[in-house]
Amino acid sequence: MTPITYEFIKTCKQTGARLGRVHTPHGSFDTPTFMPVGTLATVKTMSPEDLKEMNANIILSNTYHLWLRPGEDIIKEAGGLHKFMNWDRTILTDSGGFQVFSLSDMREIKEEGVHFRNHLNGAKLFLSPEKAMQIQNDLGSDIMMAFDECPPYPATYDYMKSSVERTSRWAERCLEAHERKDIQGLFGIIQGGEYEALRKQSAEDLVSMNFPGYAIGGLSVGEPKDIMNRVLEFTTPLLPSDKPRYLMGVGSPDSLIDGAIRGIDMFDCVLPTRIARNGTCMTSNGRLVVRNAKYARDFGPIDENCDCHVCKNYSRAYVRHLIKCNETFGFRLTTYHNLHFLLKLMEQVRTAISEDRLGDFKEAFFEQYGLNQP
Ligand SMILES: Nc1nc2cc3nc(NCCc4ccc(C(=O)O)cc4)[nH]c3cc2c(=O)[nH]1
Ligand SMILES: [Zn+2]
Repeated sequence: MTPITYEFIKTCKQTGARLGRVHTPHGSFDTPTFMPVGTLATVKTMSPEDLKEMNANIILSNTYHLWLRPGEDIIKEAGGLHKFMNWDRTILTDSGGFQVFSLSDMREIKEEGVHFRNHLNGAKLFLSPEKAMQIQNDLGSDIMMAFDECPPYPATYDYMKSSVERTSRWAERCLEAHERKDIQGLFGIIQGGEYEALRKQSAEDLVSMNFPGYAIGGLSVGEPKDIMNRVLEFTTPLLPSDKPRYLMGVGSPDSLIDGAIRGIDMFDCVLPTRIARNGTCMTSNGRLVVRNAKYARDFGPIDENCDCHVCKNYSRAYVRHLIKCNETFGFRLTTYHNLHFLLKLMEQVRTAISEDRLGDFKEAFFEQYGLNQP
């Protein structure tokens, strides 16, 4: 019995986006959905209570980071990541593939795995499909990601082809090493860059391995938005319609809407939480850099169309003051609002799908957010 099941509900007649529900050992969540990122076993400055209050039902954490600090052995001893961080809803862990390539230098990719340096102290490390699976198994995440290579953008066709073939072999090895198929789901990650033939090859390889869900990797790595959209248009149809589809590393409002329209069910990104910590907020009228001097005497809410407790109880002037003084509470306020904004956006996307009007919603949202229609 697979621990992760996808319940298809309906397709938006206007766009082809789909409404669904994913069932996991730690609860279910409606899709399309956004996953707040909790890299080091915390969504920075948010408590589990904050996350529940804003209706977050799944969060992401990172194999690579938790392996380095505190070590998966300590988390295993604590009873697993859910217990360790007091989060009893769903957890997805990324496999380390991307983190190794984005954080570490001196990496050497071999068939057996990747040799690289610890980005904290320079010590030599080795990560393989088997090691990535052992770490995730010890963390006890509900959804584990296969260990893959996320090639840089741009990459040559030849490089990408050999990378895709190795990532498929690594996916096979992850399945072999998967000890708890009864309680932990494992998603395959489709690579292939901007090349349709390679995305097809990667999808065929991984779909034949019968994973309970699939991620589209290798995107949101600096490619133009139209390339991402094109890759989605020819990749999502290659994936089974009865399993979740997860677009990795995507988190701007426009990309979430455009991804949902192209059949994506799950998204994650550090963007909302990272920009919050440098005083930038997402609002219905576009981005607002609340630390700017022009808000020093602005006693209105961050977003007058937002119903979150931050917008109900605190002013731009107060939030700006806290951010300027580097006060932790300021980062809590901007982070809470940004996550609430994206979770609310996904709720509006789901409602628009159920009412067959996601195209209209996109137009109105882009207009108000200040995104010129492509
Ligand atoms: N295993 C695996 N994981 C991935 C994570 C990713 N994350 C991204 N993009 C994140 C882009 C990103 C990075 C930082 C900020 C910020 O600091 O705001 C925003 C966006 N692309 C990604 C691709 C992969 C992938 O193929 N394989
Ligand atoms: Zn708000």
